[in-house]
Amino acid sequence: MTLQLRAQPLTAAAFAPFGEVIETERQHQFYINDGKALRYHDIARAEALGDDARVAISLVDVEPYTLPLAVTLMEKHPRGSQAFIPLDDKPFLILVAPRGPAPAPEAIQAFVSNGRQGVNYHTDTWHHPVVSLGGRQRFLIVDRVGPGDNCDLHPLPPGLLEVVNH
Ligand SMILES: NC(=O)N[C@@H](O)C(=O)O
Ligand code: NI
Repeated sequence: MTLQLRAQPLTAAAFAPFGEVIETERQHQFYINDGKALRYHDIARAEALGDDARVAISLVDVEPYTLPLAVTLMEKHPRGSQAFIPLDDKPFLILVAPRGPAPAPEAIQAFVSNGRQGVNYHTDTWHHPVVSLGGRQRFLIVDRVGPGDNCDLHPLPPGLLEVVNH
């Protein structure tokens, strides 16, 4: 029997246990550059743990996924945070579970970004690899680079869990 997961709209409050939502709503904002620009300040915290680690900015070009999405892998980064910011205004799916031991399927929560919201996963938060919906999409990534393994994988058997809507 496959457990079916329905994605909920991404909100800062619901996502708070897992990280920050990168969006313009409800932020500390102020004008800069003689009033020509509005800065949404200090929205999320990037973390890079360990000697010789640093925060890096990357891009990724993601092929579209279709629903239902069979969930066969969750991962986490014990040495740093990881942010995905969509660049092509398309929705994307976010699956997360709390820090700690490998998540039970029931502990996994699904959210969908409206395409103008990014996410910053806190260090060591379980998540699914980035899933673009509604077409191929580029994302800005802000995460840790440095020595040591920074990706713990947790495979799930096929047929256990799927996301059915967004
Ligand atoms: N490794 C990488 O760049 N991406 C994954 O960690 C992911 O969360 O998609
Ligand atoms: Ni990741």
